[in-house]
Amino acid sequence: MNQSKERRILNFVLQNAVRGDPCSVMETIDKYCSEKEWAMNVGDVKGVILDKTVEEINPKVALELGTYCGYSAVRIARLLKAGACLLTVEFNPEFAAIAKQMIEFAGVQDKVKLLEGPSEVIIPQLKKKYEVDTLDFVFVDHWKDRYAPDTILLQECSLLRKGSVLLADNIIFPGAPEFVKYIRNNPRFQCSTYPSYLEYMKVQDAMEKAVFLG
Ligand SMILES: O=C(NC/C=C/[C@H]1O[C@@H](Sc2ccncc2)[C@H](O)[C@@H]1O)c1cc([N+](=O)[O-])cc(O)c1O
Ligand SMILES: [Mg+2]
Repeated sequence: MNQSKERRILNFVLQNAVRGDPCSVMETIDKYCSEKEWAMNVGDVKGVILDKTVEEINPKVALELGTYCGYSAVRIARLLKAGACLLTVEFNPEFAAIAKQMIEFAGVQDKVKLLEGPSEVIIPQLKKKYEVDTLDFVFVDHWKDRYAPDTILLQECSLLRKGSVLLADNIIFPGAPEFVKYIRNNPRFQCSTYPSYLEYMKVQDAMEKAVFLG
């Protein structure tokens, strides 16, 4: 049975990146995906917007929806201070297995908890099962039609507090129109848009930052 693209990306990292060096892992994934096979990692261009947002917030508890190969989990976790953690949610077992190895190779496994299952099941479990009080930061990068329902679910589960920050990928391409409509018309969120480019492509994309006002 031939290998998946995601398995090829992981193998390229295991063979070419420096173990325990998150930047080396990110650079190696970006090199592979810009030179060999495109993949839907947030990438090095939008990744800078993600970095700046994480550094500005300095979250103690962060959530990521859509782990994929673990690129953005490594990107976020490398910036977390001692005692801070990232919970990342992935429902595809193959991707979760690959991401787990990617996170461990990068050496950030002590800061990352990979939760396997769909967001609509995991989010309601965060308080009781995963001992979360509220979330300081949420990176939204999973199925685009889940962005809005999961933002509503986060509120219903009282996981957001005044000042919690959501950052959503792919607002332009592939786009998340229901989410954009929901969040920009919602007086409980202060929104700002960060125009950028689709990972590894000369295609316009953008990220949306939404601060929960409580
Ligand atoms: O489709 C995109 N992303 C969907 C991401 C999906 C990821 O999240 C889960 S779904 C899930 C469901 C429920 N709970 C957790 C994870 C999938 O198994 C995958 O790991 C996408 C597409 C493009 N593009 O150019 O086509 C560019 C991007 O940056 C993208 O993020
Ligand atoms: Mg994306």
